Amino acid sequence: MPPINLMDYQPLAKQLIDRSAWDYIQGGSDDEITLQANQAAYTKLKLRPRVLVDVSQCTLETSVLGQTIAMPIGIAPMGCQGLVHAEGECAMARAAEAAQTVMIASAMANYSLEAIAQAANGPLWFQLYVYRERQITEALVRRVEAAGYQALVLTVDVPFLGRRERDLRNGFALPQHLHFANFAPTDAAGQHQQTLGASGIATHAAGRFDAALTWEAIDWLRSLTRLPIVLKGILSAEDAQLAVQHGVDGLIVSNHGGRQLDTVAATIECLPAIVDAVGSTCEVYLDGGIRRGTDVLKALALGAKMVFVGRPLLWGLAVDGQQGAHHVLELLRSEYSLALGLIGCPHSHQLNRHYISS
Ligand SMILES: Cc1cc2nc3c(=O)[nH]c(=O)nc-3n(C[C@H](O)[C@H](O)[C@H](O)COP(=O)(O)O)c2cc1C
Ligand SMILES: CC(C)CC(=O)C(=O)O
Repeated sequence: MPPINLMDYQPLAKQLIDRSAWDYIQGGSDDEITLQANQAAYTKLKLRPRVLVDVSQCTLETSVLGQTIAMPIGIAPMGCQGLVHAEGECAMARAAEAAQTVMIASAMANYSLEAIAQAANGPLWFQLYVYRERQITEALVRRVEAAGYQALVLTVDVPFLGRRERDLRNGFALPQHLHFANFAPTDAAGQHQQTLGASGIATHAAGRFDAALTWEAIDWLRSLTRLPIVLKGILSAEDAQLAVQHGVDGLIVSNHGGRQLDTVAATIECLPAIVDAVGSTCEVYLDGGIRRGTDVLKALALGAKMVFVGRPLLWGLAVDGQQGAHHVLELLRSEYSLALGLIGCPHSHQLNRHYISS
C-alpha cells in the first residue's frame, strides 16, 4: 500500500536512514516541547464551515513576492539533504518545480547553490545565515543573485544552535562523504568533527555564525542587494514591526521546527498577533508542524500568505527521491483542496478568521 498521507512516509523513511542522521532530522532541542507543540496546536483549533457555497472550482493558486505559484505550500530550507538521498537538494528542487511551488534552498546544503539552480527552473529562494566575516555572506549574496534566485531568506533564530540532545548523544557530524558545498573547507570548519557529547553541526555554527547580529545587519543586507528579503524565525509582534521598519518584504513565523529555543509557543499560536502587527505592509508566512491539508487551511485562515513544510519532505526524498518529495507535496495539495471545498471557501485568498471557531 503506497503512502496515503504525510505521516505514512515517516516509518518508511526511518527504515532507510542511518540512526544518527534520523535523530538529527527528527529531533528538537531540550525536551522537544516546542517540537510537539507545533503539531498539537493544530488539533486544538476547530474549523467552522459554511455550506451551500459553490465549491465546484476551488483555486489554490497564489502570489508571493509578486510571483504566481500553484499553491500556498512550499519547501522550508533544510541543510544536509544529502543525508537522506544522494541527489539531495537537486532532487528536492525538481520536486518543487514539478509542483510549481517555492523551494527555499539552505546555505548549508550538500549541493552548491549553483548546482541547485541548474537542476530545476521552479521558483527558488535562498536561505542564509550571516557569518562573522561579513565578506563570506556578501560573496554568497553575489552568487545567489548571479544564479537567479528570486529572494533571500535570512534566518534570525540561530545566534547559536539549540541544544539538540539526540545529536549530543550521537556525537553527530556530517559524514565524510558530505560537505557544506557552498563553502570552501576553511569556511566550513567543524563540519565533520565527531565527538561524543558534542554536535559537529553546533560546533560549526558556534565557530562561524555571527551571534552579535542586530537589526543593523538587515540594513546592511538591504544595502547589498535588490532581492526581496524575508526574515525567518519571527515569533513576536514587536520583532515583526521592527522588521517592517527595516524594510523587509516578508516574514516567516517559525521556531525552526522546535530545534532552537525550547518551550516557545507553537507557530500557529504566534501567527495572529504578528499578522495584526504588520497588516498589509509585508507578507507573512509560517512553518512548523504542517502535516495535513487542514493545517494549511488554518494557517491561511489566520492570515499566513503561504506555509512551508520541513521534515515530511525529507521523508519523501528519502523514500523515493524527487518523486517521493513531489508526492508529499501532491498529497498536501489534494488534502488542502478538499479542505477548502468542505469548509465552503472556493478560493485560498478568501480564507479568514471566521472559518475558525473562537
Ligand atoms: C534537518 C533539518 C535541517 C534544517 N536546516 C535548516 C537550515 O539550514 N536553515 C533554516 O533556516 N532552517 C532549517 N531548518 C528548519 C526548517 O526550515 C523549518 O523551520 C522546520 O523544519 C519546519 O518545521 P517542520 O519540520 O515541522 O515542518 C531545518 C530543519 C530540519 C528538520
Ligand atoms: C546546518 C544547520 C545549521 C542547519 C539547521 O539550521 C538545523 O539543523 O536546524
